[in-house]
Amino acid sequence: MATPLGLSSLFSSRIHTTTPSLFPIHRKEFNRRRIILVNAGGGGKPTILVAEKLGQAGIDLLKKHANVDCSYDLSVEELCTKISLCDALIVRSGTKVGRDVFESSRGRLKVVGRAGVGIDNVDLAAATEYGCLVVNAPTANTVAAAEHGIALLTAMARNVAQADASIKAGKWMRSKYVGVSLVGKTLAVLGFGKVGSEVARRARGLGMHVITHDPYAPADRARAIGVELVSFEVAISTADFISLHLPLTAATSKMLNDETFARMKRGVRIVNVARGGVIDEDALLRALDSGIVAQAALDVFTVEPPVKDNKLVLHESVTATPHLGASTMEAQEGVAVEIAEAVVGALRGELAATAVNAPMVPPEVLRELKPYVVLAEKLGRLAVQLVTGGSGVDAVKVTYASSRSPDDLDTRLLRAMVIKGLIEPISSVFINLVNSDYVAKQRGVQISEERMVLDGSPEDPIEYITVRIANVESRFASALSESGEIKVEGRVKQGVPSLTKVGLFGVDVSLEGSVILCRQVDQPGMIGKVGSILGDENVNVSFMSVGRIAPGKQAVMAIGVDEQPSKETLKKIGDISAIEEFVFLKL
Ligand SMILES: NC(=O)C1=CN([C@@H]2O[C@H](COP(=O)(O)OP(=O)(O)OC[C@H]3O[C@@H](n4cnc5c(N)ncnc54)[C@H](O)[C@@H]3O)[C@@H](O)[C@H]2O)C=CC1
Ligand SMILES: O=C(O)C(=O)COP(=O)(O)O
Repeated sequence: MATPLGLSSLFSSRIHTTTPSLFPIHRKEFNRRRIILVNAGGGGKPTILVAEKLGQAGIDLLKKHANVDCSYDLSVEELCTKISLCDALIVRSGTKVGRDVFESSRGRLKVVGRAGVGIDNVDLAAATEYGCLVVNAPTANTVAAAEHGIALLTAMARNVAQADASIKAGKWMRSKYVGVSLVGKTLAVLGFGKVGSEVARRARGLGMHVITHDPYAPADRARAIGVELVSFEVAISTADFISLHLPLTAATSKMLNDETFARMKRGVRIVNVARGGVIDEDALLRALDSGIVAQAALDVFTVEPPVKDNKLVLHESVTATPHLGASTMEAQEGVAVEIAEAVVGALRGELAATAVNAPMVPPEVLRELKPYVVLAEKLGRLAVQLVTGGSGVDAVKVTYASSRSPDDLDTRLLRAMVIKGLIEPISSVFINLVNSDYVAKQRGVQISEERMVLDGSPEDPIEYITVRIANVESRFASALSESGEIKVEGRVKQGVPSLTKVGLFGVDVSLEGSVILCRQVDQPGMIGKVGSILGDENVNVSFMSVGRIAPGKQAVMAIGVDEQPSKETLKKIGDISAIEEFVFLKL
């Protein structure tokens, strides 16, 4: 029977060893080490640092599973010091999670949870290099942000903030604060994602003509709520109001600048509830002073909090709020629970649905792929152990044979696990789903994938997986294919990952425990001879199979063993005269 294998190894990290070994640590030992690593901290629970205010429901949930350290307003130095004792970190937009944080964590930090949408305050490249998963809470504050956008839009149009300040200062200035109407005006929503589409829907309800620009949004989604998808040029040049709902990326940074302001309608009004950096703030100031922009309502700033005498904040025509888009009671409770669930799940090794730097795989796909994920890792692990020490692994080809259409099979998880299996045994680097591609690239290992489309019923997602390593010598010559590559092939048989081919030889051994591969001259009694040597040493044989080219010619015997045989036992097997070569491989 197969041991039930969870997917926790997807996010597991091996303890750092100083001397890379060609041999991996045993699976049982591996799991034990991983658990210690993940559950580091007092009471056997992981430690989660919550570095910004989080809703109580989220904190309560975290406390059920972890030691929770709520420490707010930490300096960079304090954060870097604390982080080396934490398995997870939860932040909002106010904490910069830079490379220094990942470096300081020395591999202990497994998950960064962003309690909100924008992850521009997290160095994703560094997180990925360090194998740290980043998850966010992308849905719970959508409505809050959209409502704040509408609040700013209407408040700006009617000078609510300015009039309020004036009346509180004892003035009664009715003519100064005459506003503009929204009905019939054109609103350009830049970024038609979750928040943008909710703003558009609400603005339609206010009687506005809404257009949107978003190169990645489907036109029918816009049409469904009566919104026209237009080019950037049309959006900015025809709008009376522009509302920003884009992520801050290299492409959107300073998207509104001197040049784009110059192409806008004179008297345009701007709302920004997205990110300060999407606007060139100096250019906005110039546009406000020159009258191109009549008013702006800003919730977000390039530097937060903005400096004390920030000219935009103090500008008469600017309505400003201190990044309050997500700050409703409801959104904060929702975000807190959403992020707490994602972080706790990720620490348990579950794939997070809101992973930002790892493949997101729907649960039903994951369930189906589970045994293949294990198979992929084991094939990688076996293949690399067949390489003669000193040969550099640089070219690996993975073939997935399946009767499913290529679009119907997501192989990203499998690829990551082949890499994990290949590199972990020969490296001190820890590898998981997050950093597998990065590590492979760093080590100069080129992984190519190939799909082999088979005829037949596409019930099983994959028929077999083959891992080939080219340009290397093998410690077991029989593992070489016709073209001289190390080649191992495996299948999932009744839920159990099995090795079915080594080089040119067909075998059949379930991939549990360890495997001894022997090449021998095919003759009667070999299974008995090897079996009795192992039996004498109390090594439990779980499986034996012989694959041969032709009767009486060479054969490869694959023997699955539960325990590692002693050197003496292995020597006795090697001394059997009919055995031409043999190798012991740990899984
Ligand atoms: N002020 C606040 O407290 C809050 C701010 N936000 C911010 O609002 C923004 C939008 O959030 P969501 O709607 O949840 O994100 P989302 O990912 O659902 O939507 C973003 C949209 O922008 C589009 N986009 C990307 N690049 C673009 C480009 N160059 N031109 C036009 N469109 C482009 C994408 O296709 C996507 O549809 C983010 O920056 C987020 O950080 C979100 C919640 C609260
Ligand atoms: O979710 C977002 O992108 C936000 O900007 C909200 O930020 P916050 O969590 O309120 O610091």
